[in-house]
Amino acid sequence: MPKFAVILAAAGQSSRFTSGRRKKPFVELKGRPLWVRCADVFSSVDDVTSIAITIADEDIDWFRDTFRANLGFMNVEVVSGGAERADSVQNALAQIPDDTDYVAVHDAARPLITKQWVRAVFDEAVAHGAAIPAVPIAGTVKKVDETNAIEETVPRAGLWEAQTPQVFQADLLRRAYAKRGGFQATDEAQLVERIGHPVRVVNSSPMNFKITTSDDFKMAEALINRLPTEAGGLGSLHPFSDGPGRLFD
Ligand SMILES: Nc1ccn([C@@H]2O[C@H](COP(=O)(O)OP(=O)(O)OP(=O)(O)O)[C@@H](O)[C@H]2O)c(=O)n1
Ligand SMILES: C[C@](O)(CO)[C@H](O)COP(=O)(O)O
Repeated sequence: MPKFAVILAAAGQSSRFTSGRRKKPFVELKGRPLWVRCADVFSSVDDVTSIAITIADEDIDWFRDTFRANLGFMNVEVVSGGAERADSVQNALAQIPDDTDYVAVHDAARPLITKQWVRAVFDEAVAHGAAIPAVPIAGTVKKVDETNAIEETVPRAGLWEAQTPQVFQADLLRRAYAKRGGFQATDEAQLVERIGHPVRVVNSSPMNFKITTSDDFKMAEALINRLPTEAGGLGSLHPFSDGPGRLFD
């Protein structure tokens, strides 16, 4: 069975998230912090053999103290974050176990990920070396200038929004990061694309959205609170199938 190392990215500043005093990975969604929800899902996947989480330097002591029990129970390593997301992931990548076959990078700010969705992306990565979940852009896309005037309507055909977990053969991701230089990629796939390796897209669900603003958090709360039980709710959805409607059948 291949060994998967998981990197949870949680070292951002949450500057676009304005509710409360905590940074978003540490905020509780129905009683459980976002990062714990993510780590729980990955630790329930059989072939996950290590989990690391990136934490901003100024939060590391507080994080270790506050979440000592969760870290110990799920055997999660804490890694110092960097200025940008790619810097954080690069730090964590340098510390994954040598015998890792695949690396999965997940935003701690995507708490609605499920075991089934993880499995679908893992399987695609094993088949093709590199895979990410993504959703086709559904709306009409406008390019807008700084005065809020529309410059053009961008054809949406072929445009997809990338999500996480993004999963790669470990050596492939190491090579991609080795060639990164100072380039600030906003996801791993971009770095792998840059070294010429194809990345497969798994048709995902809009429910695996990233909590960026406080409104996103309210949407996550609304979804979670509609579920009869969490174990039989989100977790029981077929991966990447019917979108949000399926939740309320
Ligand atoms: N230097 C950074 C920046 C981001 N992240 C993590 O990457 C994920 C996706 O990033 P984003 O949603 O942009 O988070 P922030 O950078 O915190 O958001 P903002 O830009 O609003 O400050 C988050 O879980 C965030 O904690 C990270 O580990 N290290
Ligand atoms: C990695 C990512 O979640 C893919 O959608 C995203 O690019 C990171 O978020 P950011 O807000 O662009 O930093």
